[in-house]
Amino acid sequence: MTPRVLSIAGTDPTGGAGIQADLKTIAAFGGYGMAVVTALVAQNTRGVRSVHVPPPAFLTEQLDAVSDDVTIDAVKLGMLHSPPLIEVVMAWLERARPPIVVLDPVMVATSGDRLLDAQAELAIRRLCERVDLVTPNLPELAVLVGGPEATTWAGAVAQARTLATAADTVVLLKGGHLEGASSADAVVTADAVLPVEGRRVTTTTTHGTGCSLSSAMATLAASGLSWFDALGQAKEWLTGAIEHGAELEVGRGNGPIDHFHQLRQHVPHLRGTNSWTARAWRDSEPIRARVDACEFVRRLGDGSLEPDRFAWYLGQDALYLAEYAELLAHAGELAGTPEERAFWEHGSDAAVEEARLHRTWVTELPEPAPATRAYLDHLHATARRDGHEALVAALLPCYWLYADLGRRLAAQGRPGHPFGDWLRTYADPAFLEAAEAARSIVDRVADAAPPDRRTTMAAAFDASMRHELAFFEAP
Ligand SMILES: Nc1ncnc2c1ncn2[C@@H]1O[C@H](COP(=O)(O)OP(=O)(O)O)[C@@H](O)[C@H]1O
Ligand SMILES: Cc1ncc(COP(=O)(O)OP(=O)(O)O)c(N)n1
Repeated sequence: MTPRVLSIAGTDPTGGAGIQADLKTIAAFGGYGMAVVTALVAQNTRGVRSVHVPPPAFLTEQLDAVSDDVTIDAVKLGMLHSPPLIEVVMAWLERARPPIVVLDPVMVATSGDRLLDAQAELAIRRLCERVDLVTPNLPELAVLVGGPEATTWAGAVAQARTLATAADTVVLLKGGHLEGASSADAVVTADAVLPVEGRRVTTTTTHGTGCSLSSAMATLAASGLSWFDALGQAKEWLTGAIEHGAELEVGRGNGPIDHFHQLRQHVPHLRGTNSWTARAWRDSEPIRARVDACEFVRRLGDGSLEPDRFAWYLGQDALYLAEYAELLAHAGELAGTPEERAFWEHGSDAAVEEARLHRTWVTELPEPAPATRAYLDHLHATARRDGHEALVAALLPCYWLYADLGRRLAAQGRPGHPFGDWLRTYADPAFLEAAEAARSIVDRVADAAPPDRRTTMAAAFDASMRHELAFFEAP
């Protein structure tokens, strides 16, 4: 069943926090999102400008309009602004009795702007007693237990236990405001603490993390998960969403997270625009410009290249492809899935065949030129030293650069072009498809890799690009 989840919260017209973030999160977890607006907030990634609060009676009307018609599987409460609105929500909870209620006791935005009247804090404490899960950040937790803001994990856990006991509820303790390499959270009850580890991302795109986490918890709980299992899933997703936030390029302050970072890879017209490989490709632009400009490539394209230079190149390429095929087979051995293994194995067979064809065009195989040897040594060293992720990143430029060049140079392939056959091989739809599939694999590998591994992948990709350039400059 699709969980029907209602967010009762304020707005963020830039889409990063509040109701907009809640609806995106609910959708990202496969739920059906609904929204009742408590307050209209003129805010952006830099801060809050003003707040407009419709009359409490209108909040009642919105709430009843939903519950009179729709079965609600879970409710997430966000910005409730002031005592009159909190009273309306409490009365409605009594009437509608939704099975799961998660309260994000929103008080102050990251920008420092107040989103809750100071006199509403008592009402929020009372509300904590009526909900199934409370998700305060550390400043909010301190207000709820009437203590100083915790600066250590142990201090935060103690406060979360105090709140869980006093309100007889479950507390999701969020460690985002602590310092250190990890950003752990925990499910805390009066007598248990269940931590969930998470790595801290160095970024400023954290706007709306609290809103999103609480909506994810509501949706996952409505799907039947325990609080602990829900937190494990929500945190993994949230960390990825934080990591991909900067790619959205939204706003000049604390930008939003990317709620749909997992989905984006499957949207055909968007596929890859924000992916790891797309960034690596963009970063390699200066090298690719030099490949395009190099004499060998230009004259290969316009057909004016001397035949003996082309033959020399083919001989080197035959040497390269023979060992490249071995490295593709090795990537197959390291592959994480049967599909990936099959892809690299097929690529290896194709490279063996390509090397054989090249050899038929040259009278005898030459010694490897320094550029050929250096490129192959780099690939072997990457395989030996840096493992699967870096190896597939290092293997990708050969696919991608040739597909790109083949497609563009083949456009110049008039009838009788002396290198027309060669150009058409790399513009062949099957080769372009293989290059696209290699990209998708590398993106999947990069998405699953921790940040330090991705850095190693980027270095491996960049080095291969430079070796490709040297290879084209050698003849
Ligand atoms: N830089 C970060 N890297 C990874 N996770 C983070 C980071 N900042 C916050 N989080 C996570 O985002 C969620 C919200 O955390 P927090 O910042 O404490 O709350 P709020 O957004 O309500 O102020 C928590 O799961 C926290 O661990
Ligand atoms: C309307 C609205 N609700 C809540 C917040 C605070 O969101 P949060 O997830 O805590 O993220 P930050 O804004 O603190 O980064 C908000 N800004 N607006």
